[in-house]
Amino acid sequence: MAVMSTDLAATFFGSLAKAPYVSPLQRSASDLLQLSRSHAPAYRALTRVAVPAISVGTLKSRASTRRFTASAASTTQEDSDVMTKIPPDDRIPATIITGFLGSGKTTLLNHILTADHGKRIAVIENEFGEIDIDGSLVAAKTTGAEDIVMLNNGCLCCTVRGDLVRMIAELVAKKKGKFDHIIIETTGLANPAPIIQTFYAEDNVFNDVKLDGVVTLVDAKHAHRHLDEVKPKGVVNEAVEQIAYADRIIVNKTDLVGESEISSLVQRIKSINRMANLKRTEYGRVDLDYVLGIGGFDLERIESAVNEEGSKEEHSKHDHEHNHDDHHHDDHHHDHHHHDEHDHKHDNHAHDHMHDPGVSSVSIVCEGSLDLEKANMWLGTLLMERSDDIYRMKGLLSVDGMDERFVFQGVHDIFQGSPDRLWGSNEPRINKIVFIGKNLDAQELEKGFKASLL
Ligand SMILES: Nc1nc2c(ncn2[C@@H]2O[C@H](COP(=O)(O)OP(=O)(O)OP(=O)(O)O)[C@@H](O)[C@H]2O)c(=O)[nH]1
Repeated sequence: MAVMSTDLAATFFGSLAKAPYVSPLQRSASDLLQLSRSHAPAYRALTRVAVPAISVGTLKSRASTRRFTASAASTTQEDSDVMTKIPPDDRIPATIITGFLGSGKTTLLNHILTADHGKRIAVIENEFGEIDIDGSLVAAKTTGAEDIVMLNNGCLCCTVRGDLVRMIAELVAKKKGKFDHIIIETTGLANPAPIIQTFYAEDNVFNDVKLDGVVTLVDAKHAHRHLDEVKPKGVVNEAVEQIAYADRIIVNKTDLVGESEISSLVQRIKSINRMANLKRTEYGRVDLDYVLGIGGFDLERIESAVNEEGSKEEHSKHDHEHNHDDHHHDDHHHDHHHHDEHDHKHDNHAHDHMHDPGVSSVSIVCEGSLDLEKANMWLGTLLMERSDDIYRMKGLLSVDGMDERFVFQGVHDIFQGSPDRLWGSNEPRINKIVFIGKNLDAQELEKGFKASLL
């Protein structure tokens, strides 16, 4: 059993020397890693992110890497004991708050900081081209228990990633034990990906802090306009990206628009990201447990995200009528894929398959067991060829010969996988995968998956 799971993880990671079987995929994956090393720094993240996952021996003693030991363990008895449980993670959780300009990020932050939750929160603020305005706003409303750290030298997503790393490292070094949670408020123009990657790529951060989740604010009044904005080829639309990476979406400022406008926006958001939970708010007023303690990157919480219900909107205010078509009521026990199409239909490809050039979600739900080698090949190749386009993915797999479910999550080329609990004796072995990304071809993904089934 352990060998199976090791193989599955190892192949994805490419270069795990201890893997008992080297598939062509492994060779090509390690080639890629070597290639990337010689092309530093542009591809540095690729090699760096692989490190925690595969450094079984060297990093073992450090608490924060134990979970990764589980995911890529060697075949020794000692490690295989660890394999079936994902050990507790006592690193400090960090939440990223993102959202377009003026969507209500600071308002939400104030709500969090002034709420009665007993948590001590350190805040890292990043305002592009502004001096401390948000910082003083926040500071004025806090009870004094929190740390406010400002990061004003530019855009968090690109120029000051190093500063973010230093800042987190400093916070941890100086104040460890004095706070329970870190919140990072990004600028309205930030692409969350590099910020997310920071948590995996930088040992200074990774060892002490774990990413808890990405919360994205969406301005109910202006979001359509931002989402519609056509960018030059190759340039990302930040509003779309921010939604795509989210674990929690807050459609804010609902007091400013009517129900039908909100409903169509919600549909549009779900078509981009069907993994995130969604809530409508005024002035960012949400329950704190909706935004803190999310576990959006935790392997043990994969199930709720990949279940069809994962994208369910939480109706806190009222049970408004559902006039939108909810595709997610398909019978789960039948094979199907689901492609949430972005509502613009400028499909350049004339053929009939569902190929969305924008950012969308594709889910595969399919009963059966995967052939390990074929599954490795399929997912490994997909990651190598398409990791730029695959923003996030989560999955729960049934692998032939493995008594445990195999759970995984990924952000571009970061991949974490681990066996989790045993399949129940009468439990149907249903595979569930959700991809969020650009240019996803639902039929092709499903075809690749199905070809890996026994
Ligand atoms: N009507 C209404 N106004 C809101 C709501 N939430 C926030 N606002 C107001 O919208 C404005 C922008 O809110 P902020 O919280 O500063 O938004 P932000 O995302 O931090 O803005 P940037 O830092 O510029 O990106 C403020 O004047 C808020 O008081 C809401 O639900 N309804």
